[in-house]
Amino acid sequence: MARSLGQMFKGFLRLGSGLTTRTPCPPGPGSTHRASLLCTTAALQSFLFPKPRDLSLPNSSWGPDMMRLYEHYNSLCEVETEGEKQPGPWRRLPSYNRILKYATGGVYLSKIIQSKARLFTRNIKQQGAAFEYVVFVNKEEQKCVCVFQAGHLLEGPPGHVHGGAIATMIDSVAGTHATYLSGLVLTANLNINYRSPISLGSTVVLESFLDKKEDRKTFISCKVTSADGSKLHTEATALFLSITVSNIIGM
Ligand SMILES: CCCCCCCC(=O)SCCNC(=O)CCNC(=O)[C@H](O)C(C)(C)COP(=O)(O)OP(=O)(O)OC[C@H]1O[C@@H](n2cnc3c(N)ncnc32)[C@H](O)[C@@H]1OP(=O)(O)O
Repeated sequence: MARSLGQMFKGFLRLGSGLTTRTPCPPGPGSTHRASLLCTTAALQSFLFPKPRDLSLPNSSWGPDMMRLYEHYNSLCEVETEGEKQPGPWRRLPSYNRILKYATGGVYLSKIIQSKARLFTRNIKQQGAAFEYVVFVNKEEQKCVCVFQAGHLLEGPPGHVHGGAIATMIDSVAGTHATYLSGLVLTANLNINYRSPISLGSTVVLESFLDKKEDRKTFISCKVTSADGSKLHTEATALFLSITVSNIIGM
């Protein structure tokens, strides 16, 4: 690991020297050597660590149900009291196509683990083709809500969403919820009852509830309903076990 870190550091220096000569940095009036050095460093940083795209924000593929529900929960993330904006009961969780890459200090760790690794639910670039979703969490109610629009690449039975894709979303939402409540966890058990099929292209709502916590165990239940809440599509229960970082790296 130390050797790989050393190699990465050398690569970083090589890239840095290349950028110093190539990055345009307009010298303003009274610019100093220090200012231009700062400018180069900033350019270098944004080149090496580009701002990740938050994939939980709306894009042009989102349909009216997806937008309506997003706007509803998003409006509950901030409340106005006496003319001042305060955090509301809900919080939107940003989402990226890699977990470790954007975690603080996780850049090197992620490269060491696997540079080509991408989060399963976020690895199809074409907007609207697969998993379009946003997760909100309510700390007080210990509840999570996910608004999910299922794209055409998730087909199982003709015109309907694949059961594995539904399971993926349940595992992701319940897993995100368990992580939010208990830190690093792995799914130990997931039980799913499929009650009614989900049409491809439709928007559904996943609600995740904390059932109980016992030592390392976090028990979550989850249901999937239609956008207006009138139809139950899927129900699930899950057990997550708390683990340590070494559990993952030593896997
Ligand atoms: C943003 C993205 C979020 C994504 C979330 C997605 C989450 C995932 O998909 S994780 C990937 C799928 N899961 C896995 O690969 C996990 C594979 N399994 C494992 O690594 C291990 O079995 C693991 C870590 C779950 C448990 O192992 P370990 O830490 O040794 O626990 P172990 O000692 O066997 O059991 C601890 C307790 O849990 C119970 N337990 C363990 N597994 C189960 C199970 N499947 N069902 C019921 N109880 C269980 C045991 O009975 C024991 O109970 P008690 O303490 O009362 O005796």
